[in-house]
Amino acid sequence: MGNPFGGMMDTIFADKEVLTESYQPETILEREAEIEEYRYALQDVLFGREPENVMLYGKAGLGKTAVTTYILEALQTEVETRDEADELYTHEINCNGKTVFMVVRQLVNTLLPANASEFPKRGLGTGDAFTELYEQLDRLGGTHLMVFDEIDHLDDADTLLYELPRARANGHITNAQVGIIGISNNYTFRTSLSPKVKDTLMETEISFSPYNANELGTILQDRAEQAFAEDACDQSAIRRAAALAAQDMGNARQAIDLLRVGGEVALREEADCVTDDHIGAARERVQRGRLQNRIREQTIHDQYILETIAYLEEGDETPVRSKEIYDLYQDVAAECGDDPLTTLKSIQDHLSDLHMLGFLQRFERNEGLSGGQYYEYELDLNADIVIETRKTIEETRL
Ligand SMILES: Nc1ncnc2c1ncn2[C@@H]1O[C@H](COP(=O)(O)OP(=O)(O)OP(=O)(O)O)[C@@H](O)[C@H]1O
Repeated sequence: MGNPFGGMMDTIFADKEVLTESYQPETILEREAEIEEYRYALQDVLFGREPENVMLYGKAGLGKTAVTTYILEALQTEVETRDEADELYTHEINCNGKTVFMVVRQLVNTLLPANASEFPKRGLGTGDAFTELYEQLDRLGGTHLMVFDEIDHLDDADTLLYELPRARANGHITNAQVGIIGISNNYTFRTSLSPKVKDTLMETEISFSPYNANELGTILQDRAEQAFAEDACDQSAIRRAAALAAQDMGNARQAIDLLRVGGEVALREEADCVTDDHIGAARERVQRGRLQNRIREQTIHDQYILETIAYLEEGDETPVRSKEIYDLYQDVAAECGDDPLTTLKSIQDHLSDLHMLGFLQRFERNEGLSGGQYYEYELDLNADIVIETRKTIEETRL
């Protein structure tokens, strides 16, 4: 047999990396108003003054990170041309799963001289970490913009947001300036802060709203021109990807993913160019992938229950009562070599959880005095996907 890769050609993509998450676009489109507010908030850096603090709000994929990277790079370029501006340092930290101590320690470690040993993980407290941070900031001087992504996930954002912005006013640092940029998916983050932080932070708030289909179309057009070979992507494919993502959450990441996966489908089919049908197929693949991940995240007994209802659905036996689900579930679990849960009540609890999580639809039946009240269930997702996912999970289980 010849080399399986021999003769493979890519006539669709010219530069596929442009459609990946790690790619930073040279131009940010459709965010002029947000960039303008950002520019205004940070302009003091150019004149050697402390900038305003900034809080960015918006759901996933709306350009908060892309706009921040773009604006900080532009600011750095401009600072380098101006004598009156201090040296600019930018620090980016994701706060998810971190304590204030961990965040401050991470900042300290990025500021320490190359030959110094790291700030200890244990033995010292948050106050010590702040003291070291102030010392390092003063040693270096300049302006430090600190970007805290997912700041709403920080266990004690109050302490961080009370301490840092006031460090200079409180005399902890004299030689450096600090600006805070917080990024949050949660619009109510501000209301969770203590009144004293709210009063002192004095931040500029920039909120990112979902993109509409036209805006996503402009973003995708720009990417498609760079990513695809000449004439390898139909205009209708771009419009379809933009429309589908706009209908969903207005998320640019999702729109770009659809275009990339659409390109992959076209390549696999050895088509000349990406069409709107390829985008439709891409959406199904992306949705399938997402659903499969959600199924995998459930406990094994929840998965058996879903699999059981999928079989019942295939035999046109749904909606179905918990008792019937329980009977077949026992076979499904045993078939997979597991001891089934032994009471109907425990199955009913699982059914109720799966309904709450959106996997199942539930119908209340009332048969008056004689039959009483009970529930019937059916899948709220595609039975094929459940069976297919379960099959792959079982195949890879030890
Ligand atoms: N206005 C835009 N112009 C060009 N590309 C954009 C724009 N907005 C978003 N993107 C692209 O969409 C993807 C998602 O954007 P980004 O990571 O900035 O979203 P985010 O709001 O920070 O989301 P998350 O909260 O999930 O991190 C990135 O690949 C980014 O380059």
